Amino acid sequence: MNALAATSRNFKQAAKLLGLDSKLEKSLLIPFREIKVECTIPKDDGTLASYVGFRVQHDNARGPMKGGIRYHHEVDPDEVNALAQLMTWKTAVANIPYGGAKGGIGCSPGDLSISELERLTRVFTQKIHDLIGIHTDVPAPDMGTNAQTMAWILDEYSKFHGYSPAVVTGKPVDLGGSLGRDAATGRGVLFATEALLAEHGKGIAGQRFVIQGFGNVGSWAAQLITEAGGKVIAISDVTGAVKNTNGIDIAKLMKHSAENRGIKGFDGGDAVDPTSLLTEECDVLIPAALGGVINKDNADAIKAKYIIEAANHPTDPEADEILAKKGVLILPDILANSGGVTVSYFEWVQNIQGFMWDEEKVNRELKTYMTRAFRDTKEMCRSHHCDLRMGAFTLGVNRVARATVLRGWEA
Ligand SMILES: NC(=O)C1=CN([C@@H]2O[C@H](COP(=O)(O)OP(=O)(O)OC[C@H]3O[C@@H](n4cnc5c(N)ncnc54)[C@H](O)[C@@H]3O)[C@@H](O)[C@H]2O)C=CC1
Ligand SMILES: O=C(O)CCC(=O)C(=O)O
Repeated sequence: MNALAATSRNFKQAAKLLGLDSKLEKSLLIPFREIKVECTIPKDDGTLASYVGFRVQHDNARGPMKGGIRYHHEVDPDEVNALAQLMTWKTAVANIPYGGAKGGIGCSPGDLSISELERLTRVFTQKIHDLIGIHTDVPAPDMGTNAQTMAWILDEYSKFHGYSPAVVTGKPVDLGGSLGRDAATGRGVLFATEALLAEHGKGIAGQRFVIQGFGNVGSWAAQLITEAGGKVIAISDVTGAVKNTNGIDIAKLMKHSAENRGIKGFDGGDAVDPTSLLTEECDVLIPAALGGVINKDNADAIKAKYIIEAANHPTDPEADEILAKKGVLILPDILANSGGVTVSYFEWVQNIQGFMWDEEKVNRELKTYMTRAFRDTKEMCRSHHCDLRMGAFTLGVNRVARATVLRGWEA
């Protein structure tokens, strides 16, 4: 199912459970602003190349819009729209004072040189600089982008508006980035998983994990889960997949991946078919790459007892229904991966205050926010007799609806 159709379907189900007025429901669904720009850059060989960039600003009832920028060849307006909407509900679930936005450029970052990526990022920033800002819309990294991308945006934006570190988060620590932001999404995944397993009398130690994706989120999740005593038995990325039922040596895999631009060729386990990774025998499955990967075609074959959605919208609504019948518990994206945007909020607060926190404080506050978001979600599950996805959606949508009504925007 198309990402926008899937996200909107979940939203409408939550709006129904909350009994939202139909006019309010419609206004919450329609994005505040959709931006589409053409970015033309000279390539290193002197030829010109054009890319299409998007920024969808979904909602700002609770504060400045917030969300990552993705560089990927499959970026399209509907997907960016869905991801922006998810950010609105996610920041509300985390109870941080933001709305939601997302951006992307349709490109294959692995095929561009560093200087081409820099030129593309700077041209994109020139096209959108007057529509983003510290109190309007604050970008961050997502798939295919990183702290360096944020540094280029910060520098280009600052040429127009004066030095403005708080205009982006997830930037290098040397430019005012927060300690702990790099690991934050993976660390939040660990905290959320701990909270879910604890409800069933279990801990991370002794559980078998399978992870799809070994980028920022997947690699940090793998490292932190291993440190906590979990056994990561299979991992994939875009280059391949590896399995070792005794537990993969994550530090060794990190080194291999950095030196070889991916997992392929790693000798610390058996190479397996990446397409069968999601259906491997395990306790906890963590999709940490693309959207829509768990769908009606593979849901029935999934053997995990728990799915922790580190990626955004990895599970289609049809798969949700199949997995619910099988008794698989799903911790939804807008809760499970909210650690990234939560530490982005801490970074923004530090920049505005001009006062840096130590890493221990960042991680401690992150745990408090993740635990509270889990507890609030469970409370909504109890009062609306629903699963964790609807618990998180009703929590987020209700907070945004209340802010919308209080601001007098519902008419
Ligand atoms: N970076 C962040 O702070 C946050 C990221 N997310 C979500 O987490 C997911 C991953 O994001 P990042 O780790 O930041 O991206 P990244 O660009 O650092 O890493 C992406 C990983 O996915 C792998 N991948 C791509 N296509 C694949 C395929 N077909 N099969 C298996 N692996 C594949 C890549 O090889 C890479 O290892 C995305 O859905 C993103 O929206 C969610 C919240 C915050
Ligand atoms: O850190 C942020 O502001 C946003 C991260 C993001 O794009 C996401 O949570 O999906």
